[in-house]
Amino acid sequence: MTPAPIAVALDASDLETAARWAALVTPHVSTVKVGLELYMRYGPDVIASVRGASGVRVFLDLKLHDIPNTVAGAAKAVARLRPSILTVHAAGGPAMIRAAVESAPHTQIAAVTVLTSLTEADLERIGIAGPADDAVRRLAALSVEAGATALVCSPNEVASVRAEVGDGITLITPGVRPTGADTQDQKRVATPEQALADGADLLVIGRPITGSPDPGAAAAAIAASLRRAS
Ligand SMILES: O=c1ccn([C@@H]2O[C@H](COP(=O)(O)O)[C@@H](O)[C@H]2O)c(=O)[nH]1
Repeated sequence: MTPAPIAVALDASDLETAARWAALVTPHVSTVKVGLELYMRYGPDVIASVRGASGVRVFLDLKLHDIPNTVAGAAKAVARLRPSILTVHAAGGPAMIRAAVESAPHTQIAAVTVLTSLTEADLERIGIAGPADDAVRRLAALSVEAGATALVCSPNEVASVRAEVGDGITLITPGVRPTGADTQDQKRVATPEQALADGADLLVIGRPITGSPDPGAAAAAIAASLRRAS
């Protein structure tokens, strides 16, 4: 069976747990995601540990955000680990995004538009007035112009981002919660089925899977529900 288009966020505080989760979910999902917590604690070794023998795709979610020269150096440094996807913040601007794209030619650069944990009230407080959708579309367009071939947005904006950037760009949505699941710190959320129906290519799902007593079964259940819905 083809693995579901899900990246499981391995946000564990220790490497053994992350590697165990990765082994349990990889029969069911296409990708595992390494974020700041694991990478800051264990550095580059974490990639090989979670990739394991299965060779699953690894998404390195470092959300780089600095001046272009610094991001170029960081992207080049991690490119040798051959992650499938590396994130940068779209708000770093076009020159920074282009620097990442040019420094990691074998890795897909995904630009994070507006974090899924932010509400429109939060955005207003940081000086971004108006609907989240407008800011997300603006950042999406500039990121693609700068060479990003993937974008991160919430499932609430994925349909309008798809309309803005067309079919050739990979749309990745965190902020995904099965019906009835706790939304925790996520603010702009939708179900896996809705996110996929609205045009997402890859769903990032962490705690609804890793917080389950059986992460493998939780991943398999979401994958089965996506297959039924499609
Ligand atoms: O806008 C964003 C960008 C990245 N993330 C990351 O996705 C996962 C979500 O985990 P859950 O447990 O499913 O909430 C996490 O690693 C974030 O760092 C995001 O949530 N929103």
